[in-house]
Amino acid sequence: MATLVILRHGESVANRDNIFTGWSDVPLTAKGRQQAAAAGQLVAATGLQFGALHTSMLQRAIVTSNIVLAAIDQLYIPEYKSWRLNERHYGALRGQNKAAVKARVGEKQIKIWRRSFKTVPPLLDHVSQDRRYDQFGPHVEPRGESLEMAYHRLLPYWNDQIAPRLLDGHNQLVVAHGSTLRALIKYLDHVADADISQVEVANGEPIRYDFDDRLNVLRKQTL
Ligand SMILES: O=C(O)[C@H](O)COP(=O)(O)O
Repeated sequence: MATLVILRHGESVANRDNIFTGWSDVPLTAKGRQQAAAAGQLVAATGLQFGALHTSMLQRAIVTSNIVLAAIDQLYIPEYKSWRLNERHYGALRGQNKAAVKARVGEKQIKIWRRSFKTVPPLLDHVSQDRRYDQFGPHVEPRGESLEMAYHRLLPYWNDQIAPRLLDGHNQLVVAHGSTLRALIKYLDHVADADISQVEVANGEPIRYDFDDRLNVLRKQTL
């Protein structure tokens, strides 16, 4: 039996300013750092010892994870960063103000772009060619993703890097993003495609999953 704790990063400057973010690499606000520290205290109170930390290649998640590891006095554990844990890529919506887009396209359309499983947002004309992804080959950076596409690029990471460690009995900590964690919750909780639009993950709110030795969920709890 092992435990997984998942955590969305603290408030970013884009969250504060209501901007579509996705793979844009934006920093935490002061409030976001406080949320990360508070989340760290909640995780510390569990007394859990983690075998590894998994996070994305985006600073809002990386910095949150550093703050949490310091709070739980486990800065020494292995830390893995993967583009597969990056936020869902918001395509051509990224950088745009959500309220302004809503005023332009209407509430129904923006809800579909933000919360449906299968709808792909308007795509970028070209990939950004961010050099941090060069080492993984040319097809890693998308021009935009549906939640379904993010789900399918996340799952290999779960299967190869997280699930085996849990099956070996080692607790795992995942610090990632709203939509990649919604995708993981969809997988773990068997949420139907149509129902995933109801699932929200708040900044800095740790969620704990306890598993049996075959990785069935025994208990889920928001800390
Ligand atoms: O990428 C973003 O803009 C946020 O991290 C998540 O935004 P959403 O709640 O609009 O999907």
